[in-house]
Amino acid sequence: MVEPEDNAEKQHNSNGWRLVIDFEEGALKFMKQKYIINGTHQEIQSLSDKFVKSIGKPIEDEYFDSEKHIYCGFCNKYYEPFCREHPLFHYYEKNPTNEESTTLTAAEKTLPRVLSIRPSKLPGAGNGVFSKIFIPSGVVFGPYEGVKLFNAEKCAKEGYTWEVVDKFGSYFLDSSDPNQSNWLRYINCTRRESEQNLFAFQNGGCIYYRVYRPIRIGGELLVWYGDKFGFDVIGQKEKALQNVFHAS
Ligand SMILES: C[S@@+](CC[C@H](N)C(=O)[O-])C[C@H]1O[C@@H](n2cnc3c(N)ncnc32)[C@H](O)[C@@H]1O
Repeated sequence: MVEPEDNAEKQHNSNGWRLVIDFEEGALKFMKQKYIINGTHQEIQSLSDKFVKSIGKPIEDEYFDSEKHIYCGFCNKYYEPFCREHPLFHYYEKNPTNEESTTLTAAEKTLPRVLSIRPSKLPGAGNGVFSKIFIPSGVVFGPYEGVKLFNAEKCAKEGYTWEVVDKFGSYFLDSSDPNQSNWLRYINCTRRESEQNLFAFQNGGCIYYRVYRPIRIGGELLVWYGDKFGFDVIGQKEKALQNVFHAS
């Protein structure tokens, strides 16, 4: 994932690569500065040639390693470290709120300022997370935080736990407690493919959510929890089933 400013050119190169939002496609793109069209593309940051060239090595399915590779749902392929055609940008805010408020949970205090938590439109789903801005595909949120458990039966609440798989086996990240987790715990599950705009993936032992379909202003962020959770989700590819949300 591109980290904010990490790969910026030290010296400004006017012909160099840029990470841009392509508003026609609603997606992030790597683009040479000379092709940027005012009004269609919004520059996010400069990138070095070396960095752009190092992105997007295709990986055969049998060599997939979640420590080093990320699956691209558009190309249906694994890449090291991620797809060059569909780049990823890690969006986070260190301390989005300086609120002293004791009414906010620790998880709520981590919510980026461009998002809000309020009652979901999904029947019976409780709260959900909504966007105050347009978010293009390729933006990555996370990592998901929670209490690390080795026994799934110890998860305090149903539907708040991701299973992380590593070479030693697997463990669970339980975000039932809003004082031991972050804002991602408030994101609800899609019921139909057409509602899904986030896609969960594991990288370097962490769970992230990438924007898979652009999110309009006022849109609810919805992730697919995986078929273990029991929702009727259609159209998912086999490779997406690297992680599953744990139902109990
Ligand atoms: C990770 S939490 C999401 C945040 C939760 N809505 C809240 O207010 O804390 C998962 C829980 O939200 C509810 N939920 C998520 N998606 C749902 C859906 N599509 N329909 C009904 N309930 C849903 C279920 O109770 C589930 O256990």
